[in-house]
Amino acid sequence: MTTETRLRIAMQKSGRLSDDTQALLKRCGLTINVADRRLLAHVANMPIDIMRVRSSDIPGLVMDGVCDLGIVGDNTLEEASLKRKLMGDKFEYVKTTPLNFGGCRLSIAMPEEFNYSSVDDLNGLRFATTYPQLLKRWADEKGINVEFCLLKGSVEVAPRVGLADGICDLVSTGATLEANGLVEVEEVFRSKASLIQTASPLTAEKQAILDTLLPRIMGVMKAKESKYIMLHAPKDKIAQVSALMPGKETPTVLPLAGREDLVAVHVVATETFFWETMESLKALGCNSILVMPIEKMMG
Ligand SMILES: Nc1ncnc2c1ncn2[C@@H]1O[C@H](COP(=O)(O)OP(=O)(O)OP(=O)(O)O)[C@@H](O)[C@H]1O
Ligand SMILES: O=P(O)(O)OC[C@H]1O[C@H](OP(=O)(O)OP(=O)(O)O)[C@H](O)[C@@H]1O
Ligand SMILES: [Mg+2]
Repeated sequence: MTTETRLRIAMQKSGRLSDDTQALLKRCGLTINVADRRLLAHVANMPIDIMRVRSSDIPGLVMDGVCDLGIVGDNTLEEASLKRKLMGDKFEYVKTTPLNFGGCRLSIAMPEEFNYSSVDDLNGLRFATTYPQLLKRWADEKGINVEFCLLKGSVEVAPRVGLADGICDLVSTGATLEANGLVEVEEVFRSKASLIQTASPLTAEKQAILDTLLPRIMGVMKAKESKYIMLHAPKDKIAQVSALMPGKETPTVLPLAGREDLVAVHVVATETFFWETMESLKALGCNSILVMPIEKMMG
């Protein structure tokens, strides 16, 4: 098979998204050997090639049609799209599906000693950032002027060394900000990873591969949030038990040998199953409550 008929997917080579991306593709049944130093890895069991690159290169590779698909953070994607539009380069893409990892926010943070009360306090200040386009768009929306200096990493150090008044960088736990004496004051952009597709139509062969891959991706994501619940419930409490299940599907109710008062209930809960729900089930008289992970789902 020539490379023309193989679907080419760009993913981050190493960093915050690479483990989750690799795990997703693996759970979709793709056999990839990324242990070696090859940057274009053939999937052994499907007509797919995986191109392992810097995440900042992924939007351009997809927008230029070098790769058919890419897995990248919305922050990187939107920044690249705005920049390419400005430069007159191709900036179109199709967001095939949002993914359930890589969640973070792009925020403005100021030194602890900065007396912040409103967005107007940021007018005319200089920010260190990797995302000048997203910062500028936000500042325009807020009606303020900001300056920026471009840093690709260790952005949090900039105010302390006099490079900038504040920063505009990614935050998830907030630990990096705290460690560097910074306080988050405004959220500029909320992000997670997405599967994106080139804007030009795929060949029939590539489309057929995507039509197989996409339901698998959806199935893996759905399975990750879903749990298979098994429990013993008082026969007269089935309706209450069923109502407690988060995102429940129709439960299966089975008789229990030698028990007239109890039944076994099996159900797929498609949302996060909390300890509190288990405690409520127990309070209804349920026992032997088992919550099990689901590996794959379809239909
Ligand atoms: N602290 C974080 N928590 C969660 N997700 C994050 C965090 N930092 C970054 N991300 C997400 O992961 C993506 C990749 O971040 P990472 O730091 O691994 O690479 P990078 O330095 O931004 O890019 P490159 O791969 O081009 O070197 C970011 O674009 C963002 O979407
Ligand atoms: O809120 P936190 O959980 O502390 O995460 C935020 C940090 O994570 C990212 O950097 P990363 O660790 O990816 O380093 P990098 O600058 O080398 O990309 C981001 O640029 C912040 O510095
Ligand atoms: Mg980073």
